[in-house]
Amino acid sequence: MTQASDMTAPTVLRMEGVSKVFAGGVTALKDMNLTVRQGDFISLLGPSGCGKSTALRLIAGLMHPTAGRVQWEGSQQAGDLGVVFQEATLMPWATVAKNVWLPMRLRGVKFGDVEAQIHDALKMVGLENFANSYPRELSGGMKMRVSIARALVTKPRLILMDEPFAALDEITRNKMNRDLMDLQKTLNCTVIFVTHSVFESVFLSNRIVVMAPRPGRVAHELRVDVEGPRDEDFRTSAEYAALCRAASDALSDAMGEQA
Ligand SMILES: Nc1ncnc2c1ncn2[C@@H]1O[C@H](COP(=O)(O)OP(=O)(O)OP(=O)(O)O)[C@@H](O)[C@H]1O
Repeated sequence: MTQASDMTAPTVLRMEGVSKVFAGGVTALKDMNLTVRQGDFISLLGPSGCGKSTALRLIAGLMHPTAGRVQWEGSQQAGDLGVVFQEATLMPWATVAKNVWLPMRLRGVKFGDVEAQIHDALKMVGLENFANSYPRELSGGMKMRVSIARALVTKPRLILMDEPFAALDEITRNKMNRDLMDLQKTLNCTVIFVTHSVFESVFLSNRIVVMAPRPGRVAHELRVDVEGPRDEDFRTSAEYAALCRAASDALSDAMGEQA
């Protein structure tokens, strides 16, 4: 099985000359261009303050660009976008299944009408037996799985993930990385993933967009075209080490560009 960039895949969205200047004059993002294709797993990699979260919020439509535009291919439907944040942000008073229902509930869909869909989403993240549990009964990794199920339940065209595994211990994080990789391959979904971690970005992505701060901007883009499965053997391979080195060099270069 390969995980390579497919330049012929249909476009999901384009960022064209997107800039964001906040009141007070901070240029959080300057002239970002990005074409996102079906099946891409794109990591936005960069130091604190380089505009990664701003780029995600602009793509999510949670704020508007000061210049440029974010253009979806085809008309955008409700449920086209799934978002996973660093915190699982679950409702403590609701069961796992009711938490996963949230994006549909907000659109007025009844629980009983989508119970099977909710069960499928929970199955995808390995939590089908926890539908009636409450968040307090779950580990940090399981809470994050619920958050991922909630993002997947509408079968979105694009999933945005903002450092979803940053708060997890390393073993859980590695397991979540492997499971996310498998899920992404199975569903052929499109993901934009914010991370500070070179290792995580190389393990997961077919494209790494390296960003630089002040002003936030794209400094480099690396392709990670890997033949063979991304498993623990890949994580300990010379190929992985070389790719991490290349991403690390690109990151150092981007940070050096601040001066
Ligand atoms: N609402 C806001 N008002 C003013 N400035 C902001 C606002 N949001 C972000 N910024 C500034 O814009 C810049 C980019 O912020 P952003 O959160 O996008 O960076 P980031 O790369 O996601 O950082 P981190 O990795 O720490 O989350 C920073 O200098 C930040 O202080």
